[in-house]
Amino acid sequence: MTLTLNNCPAPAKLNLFLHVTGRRADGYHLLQSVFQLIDRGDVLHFATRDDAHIRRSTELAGVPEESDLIVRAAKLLQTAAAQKNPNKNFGADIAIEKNLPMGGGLGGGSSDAATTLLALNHLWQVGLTRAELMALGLQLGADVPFFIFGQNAFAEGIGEALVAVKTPDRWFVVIEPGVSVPTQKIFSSSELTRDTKPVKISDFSGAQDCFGKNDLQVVAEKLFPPVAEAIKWLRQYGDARMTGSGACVFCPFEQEQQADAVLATVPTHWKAWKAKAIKHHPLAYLQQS
Ligand SMILES: C[C@@](CO)(OP(=O)(O)O)[C@H](O)COP(=O)(O)OP(=O)(O)OC[C@H]1O[C@@H](n2ccc(N)nc2=O)[C@H](O)[C@@H]1O
Ligand SMILES: Nc1ncnc2c1ncn2[C@@H]1O[C@H](COP(=O)(O)OP(=O)(O)O)[C@@H](O)[C@H]1O
Repeated sequence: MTLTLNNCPAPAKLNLFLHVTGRRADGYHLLQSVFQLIDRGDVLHFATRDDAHIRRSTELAGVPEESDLIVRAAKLLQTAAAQKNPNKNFGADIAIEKNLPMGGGLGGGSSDAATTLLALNHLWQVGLTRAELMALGLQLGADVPFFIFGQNAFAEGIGEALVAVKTPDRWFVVIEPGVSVPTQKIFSSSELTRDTKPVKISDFSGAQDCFGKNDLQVVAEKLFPPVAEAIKWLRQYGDARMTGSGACVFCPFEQEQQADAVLATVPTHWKAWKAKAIKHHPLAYLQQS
């Protein structure tokens, strides 16, 4: 019997600040960041199959099926499901409406992977706990556990050590500068500073501005001039900065009307939109523990 779960949101994140505090022996960087969920993202549709095939039913330009994080997430969970229940075939057809830019620092691919793990854990009745899904997600990328965690979070480690944090209700204007930034290119730069002094979560709590800075921004601005241009333009209106490793830049506003007013003046060569801060992942209800 085919079971379906349609219109599953994969929300984007903004890194309100992102400090690089060190580097691990394996080359991965130690970070401190606050991850903020927003009400804009991709949308995924799932239908189970009983022949053990995982199929992507929509194309994703430039991303072959075998490297698509959605397909990779489904296959990872399929292995775990088969170990728990060897007599059953776990398959799925997955379609995506891609709204988030790739290489945008909005965590689109990671959020797609997290939504896939949450939805298929439910549809296939695998019964993995939230912690188990987060551990699987970490195999796909440092950002994936956050989206499974399901709440805004202060992140440490390589981004996987998470503590829930309260963030203000507000609106963001986000500009897509029209370039795709490969995360690895920013982290491997010799110009990246890796020694920002660690902060405590209590330093952030209650801060109305975005707090701190994004250490990856200096490098991205040098390598990708459109990122610098977008930040310079948006800074006229507030504490604008880059999210993640870029390319997108954002500025917070207390009122929706303020965001609308700024949006109306964004130069037409950039794609720009507004988004609202949300407190929980929209699929958090699927995961009890
Ligand atoms: C920078 C951040 C901030 O949220 O987001 P994005 O800009 O990608 O959205 C994340 O740390 C990115 O997470 P994610 O995109 O999942 O990264 P991964 O696939 O695990 O790693 C991509 C590459 O980035 C580098 N990397 C990533 C995370 C980290 N803490 N240290 C690193 O050095 C590694 O070189 C790795 O090869
Ligand atoms: N489902 C997916 N959606 C987006 N990107 C994907 C996906 N699967 C694999 N990728 C690869 O991951 C890279 C990073 O994508 P994305 O997560 O959107 O950006 P960022 O890490 O900057 O937030 C893309 O450039 C693409 O090559």
